[in-house]
Amino acid sequence: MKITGRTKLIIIIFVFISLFSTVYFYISENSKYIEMSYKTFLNHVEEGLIEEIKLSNKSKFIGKFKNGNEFIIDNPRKEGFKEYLLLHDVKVIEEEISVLSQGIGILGSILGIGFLAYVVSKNGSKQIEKEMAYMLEMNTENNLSEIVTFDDVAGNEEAKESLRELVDFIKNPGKYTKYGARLPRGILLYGPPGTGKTLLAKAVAGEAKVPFYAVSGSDFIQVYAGLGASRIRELFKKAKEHGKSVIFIDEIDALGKKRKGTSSHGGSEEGDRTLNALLTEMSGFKENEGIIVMAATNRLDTLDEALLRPGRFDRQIEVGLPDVNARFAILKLHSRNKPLSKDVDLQKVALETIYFSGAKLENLMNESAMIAAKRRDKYITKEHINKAYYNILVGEEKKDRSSISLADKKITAFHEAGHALVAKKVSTTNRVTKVSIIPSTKGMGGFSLNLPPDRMYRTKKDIITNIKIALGGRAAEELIFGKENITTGAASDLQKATEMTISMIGSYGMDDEMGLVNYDVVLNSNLNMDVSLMERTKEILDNLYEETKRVLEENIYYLEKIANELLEKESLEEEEIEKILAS
Ligand SMILES: Nc1ncnc2c1ncn2[C@@H]1O[C@H](COP(=O)(O)OP(=O)(O)OP(=O)(O)O)[C@@H](O)[C@H]1O
Ligand SMILES: [Zn+2]
Repeated sequence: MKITGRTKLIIIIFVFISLFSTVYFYISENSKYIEMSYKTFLNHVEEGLIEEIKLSNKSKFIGKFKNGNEFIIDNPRKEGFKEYLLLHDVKVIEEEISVLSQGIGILGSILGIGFLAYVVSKNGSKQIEKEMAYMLEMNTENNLSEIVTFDDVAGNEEAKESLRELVDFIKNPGKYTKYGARLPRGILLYGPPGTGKTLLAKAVAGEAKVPFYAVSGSDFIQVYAGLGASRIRELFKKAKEHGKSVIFIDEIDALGKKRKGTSSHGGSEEGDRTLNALLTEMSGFKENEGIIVMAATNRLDTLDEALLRPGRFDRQIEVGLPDVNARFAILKLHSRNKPLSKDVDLQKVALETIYFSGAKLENLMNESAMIAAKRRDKYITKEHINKAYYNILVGEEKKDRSSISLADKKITAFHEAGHALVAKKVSTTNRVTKVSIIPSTKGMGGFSLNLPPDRMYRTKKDIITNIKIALGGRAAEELIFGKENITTGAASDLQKATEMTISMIGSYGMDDEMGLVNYDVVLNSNLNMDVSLMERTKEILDNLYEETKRVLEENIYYLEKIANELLEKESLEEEEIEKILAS
């Protein structure tokens, strides 16, 4: 149970009051009396010194000497005690007041605790009420006045394309179910922060003209036990009552962290419970209901696999950082309502904002507007934008990639151009669908996407081709910048190349020298392993690296052309690459 600061204070006060009342009555009763042992008391009774006794059922009771002094003794709780006193001429008063005074202490405690319980429960239900109210509020995001459409999202063309299909699913589920097509249930958007994932989800709802219900995974971490799960159920209930809708769960990684080892580790228990409720609800609605669950995360790799299984978030869409064209589009979009001076060249701003996310570009334009407003200038000028740009970069940690140096950019461009060119030159069936120097979410640096032809078996030649493609990045670096200036950027390429080489000769029996021996078996059977596998791997890799370098040398014109165009445009599509190669 969550206890607020105010409640804590009230608890302390009441514990104090009830303790105090008990202690007070105890002390005030006892301090003014003469303490006396029972035996002495009996002597005094025999001697006729005692005037009266106030009998009670307390552990101690009090009496009065004939001289007026009062005393206190232990209650012997003996049958016939009263008669004994009466026989010795002692006045006996059955004390009601004493019971009462003792009772007050207890009563105080009871009242205190009772009141306290009341306050806590009242407060608790207030908290629950608040959270329930929050849940209801989620609807209000679906305000008609702020309907988002795909026009409000610039760039992200691939993501928008696959989401357009989804909009059609929501609008006409019948069209698809008629053919027995299964509607997607969960769509996961992943990518760096601020790239427009939330915006895209809202746009899906806006385009399909259905309500948008949004929650964030992090909201569920600190709630009353069980409330997270009931909130999820409530959310789905509401969506179902409405019919078609988009449910959006931001930061889903907060709920569905990969569990390490046993199930109780990793992620909170409450997170687990909430996640289970979510999965249950997701499998609970019918496919043609037109309810789509969308979720977003910055970290696909930390997600619990249970979330990615078929029937759950089985559609994953990458939402990456914008390239220069997308940045230009985003900048244009966010200066729609702003008075820009004629000296502002947004194309140039786009060129200078490599590694900026959409949110950061929006921030840049907003900051520029603020500066202009503060100075009461008529227009937002180049100078304002420069100042804002500087403010944003300074306000960020140095490691942020937006301040990456031109030298790094150049290295990345040649490295990626190397991969792409080798892919195209060593095999005619390879396609390179995209090269980019914008980091993908999966790795640092840029990336080069090559599609090997789809076949069930891989030949030795295929494997050698892939090894050469992997080595192409490092080979280009060496060729252009010299042996001394090769970088750490090739680490994962080398890992891949080594793995492929070892399996080629050690598992697939594709090397004459190593023969058909499977070295996994040799390793497992404790036979003495010689170093020949290692030596042969090195020999093959070295040879393939030399061959790769030769390919690049022969095509250095294209290497430079691709790299330079990458530096300018940051990413190249398949047609653009083909065009360069045809020149
Ligand atoms: N592609 C884009 N086009 C236009 N505006 C964008 C784009 N990407 C981001 N923005 C701007 O950045 C803001 C924040 O984007 P959004 O919240 O959708 O990012 P996100 O990917 O969900 O981020 P996070 O991972 O931090 O939740 C948007 O409201 C919008 O103003
Ligand atoms: Zn590489």
